[in-house]
Amino acid sequence: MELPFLTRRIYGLETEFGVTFHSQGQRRLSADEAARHLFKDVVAWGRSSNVFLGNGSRIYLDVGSHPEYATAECDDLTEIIAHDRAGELIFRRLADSATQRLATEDIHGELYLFKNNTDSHGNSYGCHENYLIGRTRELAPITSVLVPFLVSRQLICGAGKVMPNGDFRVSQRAEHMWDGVSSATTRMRPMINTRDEPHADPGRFRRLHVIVGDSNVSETSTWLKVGTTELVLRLIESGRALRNLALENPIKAVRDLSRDPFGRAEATLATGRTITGLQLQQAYLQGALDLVEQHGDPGPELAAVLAMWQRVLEALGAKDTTPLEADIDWAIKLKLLRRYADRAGLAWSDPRIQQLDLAYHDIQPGRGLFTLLEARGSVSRVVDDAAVEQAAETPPQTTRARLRGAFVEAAQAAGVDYTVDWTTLKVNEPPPRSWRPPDGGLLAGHDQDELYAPILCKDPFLAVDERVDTLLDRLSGEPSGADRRRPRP
Ligand SMILES: Nc1ncnc2c1ncn2[C@@H]1O[C@H](COP(=O)(O)OP(=O)(O)OP(=O)(O)O)[C@@H](O)[C@H]1O
Ligand SMILES: [Mg+2]
Repeated sequence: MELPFLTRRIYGLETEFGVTFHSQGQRRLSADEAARHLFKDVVAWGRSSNVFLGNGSRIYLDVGSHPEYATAECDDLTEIIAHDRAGELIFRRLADSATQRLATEDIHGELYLFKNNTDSHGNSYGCHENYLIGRTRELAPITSVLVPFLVSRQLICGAGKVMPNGDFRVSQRAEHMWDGVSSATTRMRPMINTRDEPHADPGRFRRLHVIVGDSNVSETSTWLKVGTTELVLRLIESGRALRNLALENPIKAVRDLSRDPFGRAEATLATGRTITGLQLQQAYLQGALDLVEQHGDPGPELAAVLAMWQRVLEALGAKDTTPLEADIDWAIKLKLLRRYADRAGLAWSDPRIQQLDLAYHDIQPGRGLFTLLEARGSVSRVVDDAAVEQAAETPPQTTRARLRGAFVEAAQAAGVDYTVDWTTLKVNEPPPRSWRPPDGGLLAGHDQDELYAPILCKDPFLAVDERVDTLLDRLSGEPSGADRRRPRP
Protein backbone atom coordinates (compact mmCIF):
# COMPACT_ATOMS: atom_id res chain seq x y z
CA MET A 1 0.00 0.00 0.00
CA GLU A 2 1.32 3.41 -0.89
CA LEU A 3 1.71 5.58 2.16
CA PRO A 4 0.05 8.98 1.99
CA PHE A 5 3.08 10.80 3.41
CA LEU A 6 6.67 11.23 2.34
CA THR A 7 8.71 8.44 3.85
CA ARG A 8 11.89 10.15 2.88
CA ARG A 9 12.36 13.84 3.40
CA ILE A 10 15.08 16.38 2.90
CA TYR A 11 16.12 18.34 6.00
CA GLY A 12 18.47 21.29 6.27
CA LEU A 13 19.36 23.40 9.30
CA GLU A 14 20.69 26.94 9.10
CA THR A 15 22.39 28.33 12.18
CA GLU A 16 23.55 31.88 12.78
CA PHE A 17 26.20 32.34 15.44
CA GLY A 18 26.94 35.21 17.78
CA VAL A 19 30.58 36.27 17.61
CA THR A 20 32.84 38.39 19.86
CA PHE A 21 36.57 38.85 20.36
CA HIS A 22 37.69 39.51 23.92
CA SER A 23 40.94 40.00 25.71
CA GLN A 24 41.03 39.85 29.51
CA GLY A 25 37.34 40.54 29.76
CA GLN A 26 37.50 43.53 27.38
CA ARG A 27 36.04 43.59 23.91
CA ARG A 28 38.99 44.05 21.57
CA LEU A 29 37.24 43.94 18.20
CA SER A 30 33.73 44.82 17.11
CA ALA A 31 31.51 41.86 16.22
CA ASP A 32 31.82 42.88 12.59
CA GLU A 33 35.61 42.90 12.69
CA ALA A 34 35.73 39.60 14.57
CA ALA A 35 33.45 38.00 11.97
CA ARG A 36 35.61 39.31 9.13
CA HIS A 37 38.72 37.82 10.74
CA LEU A 38 36.84 34.57 11.25
CA PHE A 39 36.15 34.44 7.52
CA LYS A 40 39.65 35.19 6.25
CA ASP A 41 40.44 31.52 5.60
CA VAL A 42 37.08 31.07 3.89
CA VAL A 43 37.71 34.02 1.58
CA ALA A 44 41.24 32.81 0.81
CA TRP A 45 39.88 29.38 -0.09
CA GLY A 46 36.72 30.30 -1.95
CA ARG A 47 37.38 33.91 -3.00
CA SER A 48 34.14 34.91 -1.30
CA SER A 49 32.54 35.03 2.13
CA ASN A 50 29.67 32.99 0.74
CA VAL A 51 30.87 29.54 -0.24
CA PHE A 52 29.77 25.96 -0.52
CA LEU A 53 32.13 23.48 1.09
CA GLY A 54 33.21 19.98 0.14
CA ASN A 55 30.75 18.54 2.67
CA GLY A 56 27.89 20.08 0.69
CA SER A 57 27.15 22.86 3.19
CA ARG A 58 27.05 26.62 2.73
CA ILE A 59 28.99 28.91 5.03
CA TYR A 60 28.54 32.64 4.75
CA LEU A 61 28.72 36.05 6.20
CA ASP A 62 26.44 38.80 5.00
CA VAL A 63 27.55 42.35 5.62
CA GLY A 64 26.90 43.28 9.22
CA SER A 65 25.30 40.01 10.11
CA HIS A 66 26.06 36.87 12.02
CA PRO A 67 28.15 34.08 10.48
CA GLU A 68 25.86 31.37 9.23
CA TYR A 69 26.24 27.68 8.52
CA ALA A 70 23.60 25.94 6.42
CA THR A 71 23.89 22.16 6.46
CA ALA A 72 23.84 20.14 3.29
CA GLU A 73 20.60 18.40 2.45
CA CYS A 74 20.22 15.38 4.72
CA ASP A 75 17.52 12.71 4.51
CA ASP A 76 18.12 11.12 7.86
CA LEU A 77 17.69 12.42 11.40
CA THR A 78 20.99 11.20 12.79
CA GLU A 79 22.79 12.59 9.79
CA ILE A 80 21.33 16.07 10.16
CA ILE A 81 22.61 16.12 13.74
CA ALA A 82 26.13 15.18 12.60
CA HIS A 83 26.02 17.89 9.93
CA ASP A 84 24.63 20.50 12.27
CA ARG A 85 27.48 19.81 14.69
CA ALA A 86 29.97 19.75 11.84
CA GLY A 87 29.06 23.42 11.36
CA GLU A 88 30.26 24.10 14.90
CA LEU A 89 33.47 22.18 14.28
CA ILE A 90 34.17 24.10 11.06
CA PHE A 91 33.59 27.44 12.78
CA ARG A 92 35.76 26.40 15.73
CA ARG A 93 38.62 25.59 13.38
CA LEU A 94 38.18 28.94 11.68
CA ALA A 95 38.16 30.63 15.09
CA ASP A 96 41.42 28.91 16.11
CA SER A 97 43.07 29.99 12.91
CA ALA A 98 41.80 33.58 13.25
CA THR A 99 42.99 33.82 16.85
CA GLN A 100 46.46 32.65 15.89
CA ARG A 101 46.62 35.02 12.93
CA LEU A 102 45.50 37.95 15.07
CA ALA A 103 48.17 37.12 17.64
CA THR A 104 50.84 37.52 14.96
CA GLU A 105 49.43 41.02 14.41
CA ASP A 106 49.80 41.62 18.13
CA ILE A 107 46.07 41.44 18.71
CA HIS A 108 45.80 38.94 21.52
CA GLY A 109 42.56 37.55 22.78
CA GLU A 110 39.94 34.89 22.29
CA LEU A 111 37.30 34.59 19.63
CA TYR A 112 33.97 33.45 21.02
CA LEU A 113 31.24 31.82 18.99
CA PHE A 114 27.82 31.40 20.55
CA LYS A 115 25.20 29.04 19.26
CA ASN A 116 22.31 30.97 20.75
CA ASN A 117 19.61 33.33 19.51
CA THR A 118 19.91 36.64 21.30
CA ASP A 119 22.70 39.08 22.06
CA SER A 120 23.06 41.59 24.87
CA HIS A 121 21.68 44.36 22.63
CA GLY A 122 18.36 42.55 22.35
CA ASN A 123 18.97 41.41 18.75
CA SER A 124 17.78 38.00 17.74
CA TYR A 125 19.26 35.70 15.14
CA GLY A 126 18.05 32.41 14.01
CA CYS A 127 18.08 28.72 13.58
CA HIS A 128 16.04 28.03 10.48
CA GLU A 129 14.72 24.57 9.70
CA ASN A 130 13.99 23.43 6.17
CA TYR A 131 11.72 20.53 5.29
CA LEU A 132 10.93 19.32 1.82
CA ILE A 133 7.22 18.92 1.09
CA GLY A 134 5.33 17.99 -2.03
CA ARG A 135 4.10 20.75 -4.34
CA THR A 136 0.67 19.20 -4.77
CA ARG A 137 -0.22 20.12 -1.24
CA GLU A 138 -1.60 23.51 -0.48
CA LEU A 139 0.43 25.43 2.02
CA ALA A 140 -2.33 27.01 4.11
CA PRO A 141 -3.77 23.75 5.53
CA ILE A 142 -0.22 22.66 6.40
CA THR A 143 0.76 25.84 8.16
CA SER A 144 -2.52 26.07 10.05
CA VAL A 145 -1.86 22.68 11.65
CA LEU A 146 1.83 23.38 12.12
CA VAL A 147 1.63 26.75 13.85
CA PRO A 148 0.02 25.58 17.14
CA PHE A 149 2.50 22.70 17.18
CA LEU A 150 5.45 25.06 16.70
CA VAL A 151 4.11 27.52 19.26
CA SER A 152 4.15 24.77 21.91
CA ARG A 153 7.20 22.85 20.60
CA GLN A 154 9.46 25.11 22.66
CA LEU A 155 8.43 23.06 25.72
CA ILE A 156 10.28 20.03 24.38
CA CYS A 157 13.27 21.72 22.74
CA GLY A 158 13.59 25.37 23.79
CA ALA A 159 17.08 26.61 24.60
CA GLY A 160 16.00 28.45 27.75
CA LYS A 161 16.85 31.97 28.78
CA VAL A 162 17.17 33.98 31.96
CA MET A 163 15.74 37.45 31.51
CA PRO A 164 17.53 40.47 33.05
CA ASN A 165 14.92 40.54 35.83
CA GLY A 166 15.68 36.91 36.66
CA ASP A 167 12.58 35.37 35.06
CA PHE A 168 13.16 32.14 33.18
CA ARG A 169 11.85 31.61 29.64
CA VAL A 170 11.68 28.29 27.84
CA SER A 171 12.50 29.80 24.44
CA GLN A 172 14.98 32.41 23.28
CA ARG A 173 13.15 33.17 20.05
CA ALA A 174 9.60 33.41 21.38
CA GLU A 175 9.66 37.09 22.21
CA HIS A 176 11.20 37.94 18.84
CA MET A 177 8.41 36.49 16.72
CA TRP A 178 6.09 39.00 15.15
CA ASP A 179 3.94 37.04 12.78
CA GLY A 180 2.52 33.55 12.31
CA VAL A 181 2.97 32.89 8.63
CA SER A 182 4.39 35.32 6.10
CA SER A 183 6.79 35.63 3.21
CA ALA A 184 8.99 38.33 4.78
CA THR A 185 11.79 36.98 6.97
CA THR A 186 13.47 39.95 8.49
CA ARG A 187 10.83 42.58 8.83
CA MET A 188 7.97 40.53 10.16
CA ARG A 189 9.84 37.56 11.68
CA PRO A 190 7.15 35.00 10.99
CA MET A 191 7.22 31.52 12.52
CA ILE A 192 6.92 30.00 9.08
CA ASN A 193 8.34 31.82 6.12
CA THR A 194 6.33 31.16 2.99
CA ARG A 195 8.75 32.67 0.48
CA ASP A 196 8.55 30.23 -2.40
CA GLU A 197 12.16 29.20 -2.94
CA PRO A 198 12.18 25.41 -3.18
CA HIS A 199 15.83 25.00 -4.23
CA ALA A 200 14.39 22.11 -6.26
CA ASP A 201 11.99 21.44 -9.13
CA PRO A 202 9.20 23.93 -8.34
CA GLY A 203 6.72 21.72 -10.17
CA ARG A 204 7.26 18.91 -7.65
CA PHE A 205 8.58 20.37 -4.44
CA ARG A 206 8.26 23.06 -1.82
CA ARG A 207 10.72 23.91 0.91
CA LEU A 208 9.00 24.60 4.19
CA HIS A 209 11.02 27.24 6.02
CA VAL A 210 10.46 27.21 9.81
CA ILE A 211 12.10 30.08 11.64
CA VAL A 212 10.52 30.02 15.08
CA GLY A 213 12.89 27.48 16.64
CA ASP A 214 15.78 28.11 19.02
CA SER A 215 19.29 26.99 18.13
CA ASN A 216 20.07 23.95 20.22
CA VAL A 217 23.42 22.93 21.57
CA SER A 218 22.07 19.63 22.87
CA GLU A 219 22.08 17.07 20.07
CA THR A 220 19.08 15.34 21.57
CA SER A 221 17.11 18.60 21.59
CA THR A 222 17.85 19.17 17.90
CA TRP A 223 16.93 15.56 17.17
CA LEU A 224 13.63 15.92 19.03
CA LYS A 225 12.95 19.26 17.34
CA VAL A 226 13.36 17.91 13.82
CA GLY A 227 11.97 14.45 14.60
CA THR A 228 8.70 15.64 16.15
CA THR A 229 8.22 18.11 13.30
CA GLU A 230 8.72 15.24 10.86
CA LEU A 231 6.02 13.28 12.68
CA VAL A 232 3.61 16.22 12.57
CA LEU A 233 4.32 16.73 8.86
CA ARG A 234 3.48 13.07 8.28
CA LEU A 235 0.34 13.51 10.30
CA ILE A 236 -0.67 16.43 8.10
CA GLU A 237 0.26 14.61 4.90
CA SER A 238 -1.75 11.58 5.95
CA GLY A 239 -4.89 13.68 5.62
CA ARG A 240 -6.25 12.43 8.95
CA ALA A 241 -8.97 14.58 10.40
CA LEU A 242 -7.34 16.58 13.16
CA ARG A 243 -8.90 18.55 15.93
CA ASN A 244 -8.86 22.24 15.05
CA LEU A 245 -6.26 23.78 17.32
CA ALA A 246 -5.92 27.09 15.48
CA LEU A 247 -4.87 29.80 17.90
CA GLU A 248 -6.56 33.12 18.29
CA ASN A 249 -3.20 34.90 18.49
CA PRO A 250 -0.12 32.73 17.83
CA ILE A 251 2.31 35.53 18.66
CA LYS A 252 0.80 36.13 22.06
CA ALA A 253 0.61 32.37 22.60
CA VAL A 254 4.27 31.71 21.79
CA ARG A 255 5.31 34.35 24.31
CA ASP A 256 2.87 33.23 26.97
CA LEU A 257 3.83 29.56 26.66
CA SER A 258 7.50 30.47 27.00
CA ARG A 259 6.83 31.57 30.58
CA ASP A 260 6.13 28.19 32.07
CA PRO A 261 8.48 25.26 31.47
CA PHE A 262 5.87 22.76 32.63
CA GLY A 263 3.42 23.82 29.95
CA ARG A 264 0.75 25.10 32.30
CA ALA A 265 0.48 28.52 30.63
CA GLU A 266 -2.67 28.89 28.56
CA ALA A 267 -3.32 29.94 24.99
CA THR A 268 -6.69 30.88 23.53
CA LEU A 269 -7.93 28.89 20.57
CA ALA A 270 -9.72 30.55 17.66
CA THR A 271 -12.90 28.99 19.04
CA GLY A 272 -12.48 31.03 22.22
CA ARG A 273 -11.66 28.05 24.42
CA THR A 274 -8.37 27.94 26.26
CA ILE A 275 -5.76 25.23 26.18
CA THR A 276 -2.43 24.79 27.96
CA GLY A 277 0.88 24.40 26.16
CA LEU A 278 1.19 20.86 27.49
CA GLN A 279 -2.29 19.97 26.23
CA LEU A 280 -1.37 21.29 22.78
CA GLN A 281 1.72 19.09 22.68
CA GLN A 282 -0.25 16.11 24.00
CA ALA A 283 -2.79 16.54 21.20
CA TYR A 284 -0.06 16.37 18.54
CA LEU A 285 1.66 13.47 20.25
CA GLN A 286 -1.63 11.59 20.33
CA GLY A 287 -2.12 12.30 16.63
CA ALA A 288 1.34 10.90 15.88
CA LEU A 289 0.68 7.81 18.03
CA ASP A 290 -2.62 7.20 16.21
CA LEU A 291 -0.89 7.61 12.86
CA VAL A 292 1.69 5.01 13.78
CA GLU A 293 -1.00 2.68 15.04
CA GLN A 294 -2.78 2.96 11.71
CA HIS A 295 0.22 2.82 9.38
CA GLY A 296 2.59 0.66 11.37
CA ASP A 297 6.22 0.97 12.32
CA PRO A 298 7.67 4.35 11.29
CA GLY A 299 11.20 2.93 11.56
CA PRO A 300 13.46 2.73 14.60
CA GLU A 301 14.50 6.35 14.61
CA LEU A 302 11.02 7.88 14.51
CA ALA A 303 9.82 5.27 16.98
CA ALA A 304 12.56 6.49 19.32
CA VAL A 305 11.53 10.11 18.74
CA LEU A 306 7.96 9.23 19.58
CA ALA A 307 9.04 7.45 22.75
CA MET A 308 11.14 10.38 23.88
CA TRP A 309 8.42 12.89 23.03
CA GLN A 310 6.06 10.89 25.24
CA ARG A 311 8.61 10.67 28.03
CA VAL A 312 9.28 14.42 27.94
CA LEU A 313 5.59 15.31 28.09
CA GLU A 314 5.08 12.91 30.99
CA ALA A 315 7.90 14.59 32.89
CA LEU A 316 6.39 18.02 32.22
CA GLY A 317 3.02 16.76 33.37
CA ALA A 318 4.63 15.50 36.59
CA LYS A 319 6.41 18.88 36.97
CA ASP A 320 9.67 17.03 37.21
CA THR A 321 12.66 18.27 35.24
CA THR A 322 14.97 15.49 36.46
CA PRO A 323 14.29 13.11 33.54
CA LEU A 324 15.07 15.95 31.10
CA GLU A 325 18.35 17.15 32.54
CA ALA A 326 20.59 15.24 30.12
CA ASP A 327 18.50 15.83 27.01
CA ILE A 328 16.59 19.08 26.79
CA ASP A 329 18.51 22.33 26.53
CA TRP A 330 16.33 24.47 28.76
CA ALA A 331 16.30 21.80 31.49
CA ILE A 332 20.06 21.16 31.27
CA LYS A 333 20.68 24.89 31.55
CA LEU A 334 18.18 25.41 34.35
CA LYS A 335 19.84 22.72 36.46
CA LEU A 336 23.28 24.20 35.86
CA LEU A 337 22.25 27.75 36.70
CA ARG A 338 20.25 26.67 39.73
CA ARG A 339 23.20 24.84 41.15
CA TYR A 340 25.49 27.79 40.58
CA ALA A 341 23.05 30.37 41.94
CA ASP A 342 22.44 28.27 45.06
CA ARG A 343 26.12 27.65 45.70
CA ALA A 344 27.15 31.24 45.18
CA GLY A 345 24.04 32.62 46.83
CA LEU A 346 23.15 34.66 43.76
CA ALA A 347 19.80 36.15 42.86
CA TRP A 348 18.58 35.13 39.41
CA SER A 349 18.74 38.75 38.34
CA ASP A 350 22.48 38.84 39.07
CA PRO A 351 24.45 39.71 35.90
CA ARG A 352 26.69 36.67 36.57
CA ILE A 353 23.71 34.42 35.90
CA GLN A 354 23.27 36.12 32.53
CA GLN A 355 26.94 35.52 31.79
CA LEU A 356 26.63 31.85 32.63
CA ASP A 357 23.54 31.64 30.47
CA LEU A 358 25.61 32.98 27.58
CA ALA A 359 28.58 30.72 28.40
CA TYR A 360 26.26 27.70 28.05
CA HIS A 361 26.15 28.44 24.31
CA ASP A 362 29.89 29.04 23.81
CA ILE A 363 30.90 26.27 21.37
CA GLN A 364 34.58 26.20 22.34
CA PRO A 365 35.40 22.84 24.00
CA GLY A 366 36.78 23.25 27.49
CA ARG A 367 35.32 26.74 27.78
CA GLY A 368 31.64 26.56 26.81
CA LEU A 369 29.54 25.25 29.71
CA PHE A 370 27.59 22.81 27.56
CA THR A 371 30.83 21.46 26.07
CA LEU A 372 32.11 20.81 29.60
CA LEU A 373 28.99 18.84 30.47
CA GLU A 374 29.35 16.93 27.24
CA ALA A 375 33.00 16.09 27.88
CA ARG A 376 32.00 14.82 31.30
CA GLY A 377 29.33 12.59 29.80
CA SER A 378 26.59 14.43 31.70
CA VAL A 379 24.45 15.03 28.61
CA SER A 380 23.12 12.60 26.05
CA ARG A 381 24.39 12.46 22.48
CA VAL A 382 22.96 11.33 19.18
CA VAL A 383 26.24 11.04 17.29
CA ASP A 384 29.87 10.76 18.35
CA ASP A 385 32.86 12.98 17.62
CA ALA A 386 34.02 10.73 14.78
CA ALA A 387 30.67 11.17 13.00
CA VAL A 388 30.90 14.95 13.41
CA GLU A 389 34.45 15.01 12.05
CA GLN A 390 33.38 12.92 9.12
CA ALA A 391 30.42 15.21 8.41
CA ALA A 392 32.77 18.19 8.36
CA GLU A 393 34.61 16.59 5.43
CA THR A 394 32.09 14.38 3.68
CA PRO A 395 28.65 15.24 2.29
CA PRO A 396 25.60 13.05 2.91
CA GLN A 397 25.87 10.18 0.43
CA THR A 398 22.18 9.76 -0.31
CA THR A 399 21.19 13.26 -1.43
CA ARG A 400 22.17 15.79 -4.07
CA ALA A 401 24.74 17.14 -1.59
CA ARG A 402 26.99 14.25 -2.59
CA LEU A 403 27.22 15.67 -6.12
CA ARG A 404 27.83 19.19 -4.88
CA GLY A 405 30.54 18.11 -2.46
CA ALA A 406 32.37 16.10 -5.10
CA PHE A 407 32.10 18.96 -7.57
CA VAL A 408 33.47 21.53 -5.12
CA GLU A 409 36.40 19.26 -4.25
CA ALA A 410 37.17 18.56 -7.90
CA ALA A 411 36.86 22.19 -9.01
CA GLN A 412 39.10 23.31 -6.15
CA ALA A 413 41.67 20.62 -6.96
CA ALA A 414 41.62 21.61 -10.64
CA GLY A 415 41.97 25.27 -9.71
CA VAL A 416 39.14 26.37 -12.01
CA ASP A 417 36.70 29.21 -11.43
CA TYR A 418 33.27 27.80 -10.62
CA THR A 419 29.83 28.73 -9.39
CA VAL A 420 27.72 26.54 -7.18
CA ASP A 421 24.45 26.87 -5.32
CA TRP A 422 21.86 24.46 -3.95
CA THR A 423 20.72 23.43 -7.42
CA THR A 424 23.48 24.36 -9.86
CA LEU A 425 27.04 23.26 -10.58
CA LYS A 426 28.97 25.29 -13.13
CA VAL A 427 32.56 25.76 -14.25
CA ASN A 428 33.06 29.32 -15.45
CA GLU A 429 36.19 28.80 -17.49
CA PRO A 430 37.06 27.40 -20.87
CA PRO A 431 38.58 23.93 -20.49
CA PRO A 432 42.25 24.04 -19.61
CA ARG A 433 44.77 23.25 -22.31
CA SER A 434 45.52 19.86 -20.83
CA TRP A 435 42.18 18.66 -22.11
CA ARG A 436 43.00 19.40 -25.72
CA PRO A 437 44.73 16.97 -28.01
CA PRO A 438 48.54 17.31 -28.20
CA ASP A 439 48.35 19.43 -31.38
CA GLY A 440 46.54 22.09 -29.36
CA GLY A 441 43.38 21.89 -31.46
CA LEU A 442 39.90 21.36 -30.15
CA LEU A 443 38.77 17.95 -29.04
CA ALA A 444 37.37 16.45 -32.19
CA GLY A 445 33.64 16.91 -32.33
CA HIS A 446 33.38 18.63 -28.95
CA ASP A 447 31.46 21.79 -28.52
CA GLN A 448 33.70 23.75 -26.18
CA ASP A 449 30.77 25.42 -24.45
CA GLU A 450 29.09 22.11 -23.81
CA LEU A 451 32.09 20.80 -21.93
CA TYR A 452 31.16 23.14 -19.14
CA ALA A 453 27.43 23.61 -19.49
CA PRO A 454 25.81 24.31 -16.10
CA ILE A 455 24.35 21.23 -14.49
CA LEU A 456 20.99 21.69 -12.84
CA CYS A 457 20.27 19.28 -9.98
CA LYS A 458 16.57 19.81 -9.39
CA ASP A 459 15.88 16.63 -7.49
CA PRO A 460 17.42 16.83 -4.00
CA PHE A 461 17.03 13.06 -3.59
CA LEU A 462 19.26 12.28 -6.58
CA ALA A 463 22.73 11.44 -5.35
CA VAL A 464 24.02 9.91 -8.57
CA ASP A 465 24.11 11.74 -11.87
CA GLU A 466 25.94 10.74 -15.01
CA ARG A 467 26.35 14.37 -16.08
CA VAL A 468 28.21 15.11 -12.89
CA ASP A 469 30.38 12.00 -13.27
CA THR A 470 31.40 13.21 -16.73
CA LEU A 471 32.16 16.68 -15.41
CA LEU A 472 34.23 15.24 -12.57
CA ASP A 473 36.18 13.13 -15.07
CA ARG A 474 36.92 16.23 -17.07
CA LEU A 475 37.93 18.19 -14.02
CA SER A 476 40.29 15.49 -12.91
CA GLY A 477 42.04 16.02 -16.25
CA GLU A 478 41.58 12.37 -17.08
CA PRO A 479 38.85 12.13 -19.65
CA SER A 480 38.05 8.52 -20.27
CA GLY A 481 39.26 6.93 -23.50
CA ALA A 482 35.67 6.67 -24.63
CA ASP A 483 35.32 10.37 -24.08
CA ARG A 484 38.25 11.19 -26.33
CA ARG A 485 37.08 8.97 -29.12
CA ARG A 486 33.39 9.48 -28.93
CA PRO A 487 32.29 12.97 -28.02
CA ARG A 488 28.92 13.24 -26.35
CA PRO A 489 26.13 14.20 -28.72
N1 LIG B 1 14.64 21.23 -1.57
C1 LIG B 1 14.99 21.40 -0.30
N2 LIG B 1 14.16 21.04 0.71
C2 LIG B 1 14.49 21.24 1.99
N3 LIG B 1 15.64 21.80 2.38
C3 LIG B 1 16.48 22.20 1.42
C4 LIG B 1 16.22 22.00 0.04
N4 LIG B 1 17.26 22.47 -0.67
C5 LIG B 1 18.13 22.94 0.21
N5 LIG B 1 17.68 22.78 1.48
C6 LIG B 1 18.29 23.20 2.73
O1 LIG B 1 17.87 24.54 2.94
C7 LIG B 1 18.90 25.31 3.55
C8 LIG B 1 19.15 26.54 2.69
O2 LIG B 1 20.05 27.37 3.34
P1 LIG B 1 20.26 28.91 2.94
O3 LIG B 1 20.95 29.59 4.06
O4 LIG B 1 20.87 29.00 1.61
O5 LIG B 1 18.75 29.32 2.96
P2 LIG B 1 17.88 30.39 2.30
O6 LIG B 1 16.72 30.44 3.18
O7 LIG B 1 17.62 30.06 0.87
O8 LIG B 1 18.74 31.67 2.28
P3 LIG B 1 19.06 32.85 3.27
O9 LIG B 1 19.48 32.28 4.57
O10 LIG B 1 20.16 33.53 2.55
O11 LIG B 1 17.79 33.64 3.37
C9 LIG B 1 20.09 24.39 3.66
O12 LIG B 1 20.22 23.90 4.95
C10 LIG B 1 19.78 23.26 2.67
O13 LIG B 1 20.34 22.02 3.03
MG1 LIG C 1 20.23 30.91 5.45
